Amino acid sequence: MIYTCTITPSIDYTTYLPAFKPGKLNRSNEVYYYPGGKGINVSRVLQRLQVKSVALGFAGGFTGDYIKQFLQQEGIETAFVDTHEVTRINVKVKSEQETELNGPGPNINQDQQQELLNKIQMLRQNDWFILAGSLPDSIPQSFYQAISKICDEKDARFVLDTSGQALKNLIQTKPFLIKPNQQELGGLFNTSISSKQDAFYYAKKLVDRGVQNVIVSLGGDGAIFVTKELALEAIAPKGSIVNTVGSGDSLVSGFISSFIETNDPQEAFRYGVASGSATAFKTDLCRKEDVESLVSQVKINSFNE
Ligand SMILES: Nc1ncnc2c1ncn2[C@@H]1O[C@H](COP(=O)(O)OP(=O)(O)OP(=O)(O)O)[C@@H](O)[C@H]1O
Ligand SMILES: O=P(O)(O)OC[C@@]1(O)O[C@H](CO)[C@@H](O)[C@@H]1O
Repeated sequence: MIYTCTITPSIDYTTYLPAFKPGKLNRSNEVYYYPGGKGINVSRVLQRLQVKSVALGFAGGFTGDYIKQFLQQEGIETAFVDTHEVTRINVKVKSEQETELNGPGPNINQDQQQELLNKIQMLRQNDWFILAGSLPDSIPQSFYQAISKICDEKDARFVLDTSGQALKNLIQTKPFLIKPNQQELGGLFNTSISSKQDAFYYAKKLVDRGVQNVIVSLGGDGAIFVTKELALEAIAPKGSIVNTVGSGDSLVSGFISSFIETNDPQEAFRYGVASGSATAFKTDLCRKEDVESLVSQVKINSFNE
C-alpha cells in the first residue's frame, strides 16, 4: 500500500483574475476550492493514475472536514488525526504572475503526534510512505525522526518531498526518493543553484550520502534524476501554463505509479515529468489521459559532466 502523509494540509483557494493590484480591492469571478498540501496532492494524482493510496496527516475544523469529504468523494481512503485547530487556507492568485500566500502549519500536541505514529505502525514491508509538504518547527524534529525510524523498521520505502531543517535532518535516514526543487536543493547546502550542472553536482552529493533516488525539479526547465547508476536530464514538454501548483507533487505520483508498474527508474522519471507538466497545463491536477498524451514529448538525455 502507498501512504501519503501531509502534516500541513490546506484548502487551496485558487482564484483567477486578469490583473492583480496589491494594495487595491481586487475582484475575481473564477474561484476553486481544492484540497491541498503536498501529500494530499500526491494521493489525488495517484488516484487519477488508478493507483490506490491512503491519505494520512493532521486535519481539523470545517476546512479539515471539507478536505476529508472531498478526498473520500474522489475515492481516496483517509486516516487523518483530528487537530481541533482549523486547517489552513492557502491563497493562490493566478494573474499575470502566480502569487501564493500559505498559512502556518498546525500546532500538534504530544497525544496527536503519538496517534499519528500509532497509525504509521500499520506499515508493512515494501509499502511506500510519502512524507510531503512543510514540516513546521512547532513540532519537534524527534517526531519526524520517529516517523522515518518506523519506515526503516518496517522496511517501507520512505519518500521525502519537504524543505527546511527537517529535510536537512531526514537526509541522514537515506530515503528511497527525494524530490527537492531548485530552491530546496540549494537550501540543503546553504547555496543557490543556478544551472543544471550545479543541480547535478549537489544531487550527486545526496546520492553519495545514501539517498537512493534524487529528482530535482526545475519548473519549465524539466528535471534531473541522479542515482548510483544514472545521471539523466528531462526536457519538459512545452505548453500553455494554467496553474503550476501541485506540479512537483504530480511528478512524485507519476514516478511512483510508473515505478510500481515497470520497475524501470528511467521510464518512471519520464512518466513523472510528463505528470508534472500535465498538471502545469491545467487548473486542477492532471488526469491519466493528460499524462499519457505528453509522455512521448519528454526528452531524456544522459548528463555528461
Ligand atoms: N512551465 C512549465 N512548463 C512545463 N512543465 C512544467 C512547468 N512548470 C512545471 N512543470 C513540470 O512540473 C515539474 C515540477 O515543477 P516544479 O519544479 O515547479 O515543482 P515544485 O516547485 O515542487 O512545484 P509545487 O511545489 O507547486 O508542486 C517539472 O519538472 C516539469 O515537469
Ligand atoms: O506550505 P507547504 O506545505 O510548503 O506547501 C503547501 C502547498 O503550497 O503545496 C502544494 C503544492 O505543492 C499546495 O497544494 C499547497 O498549498
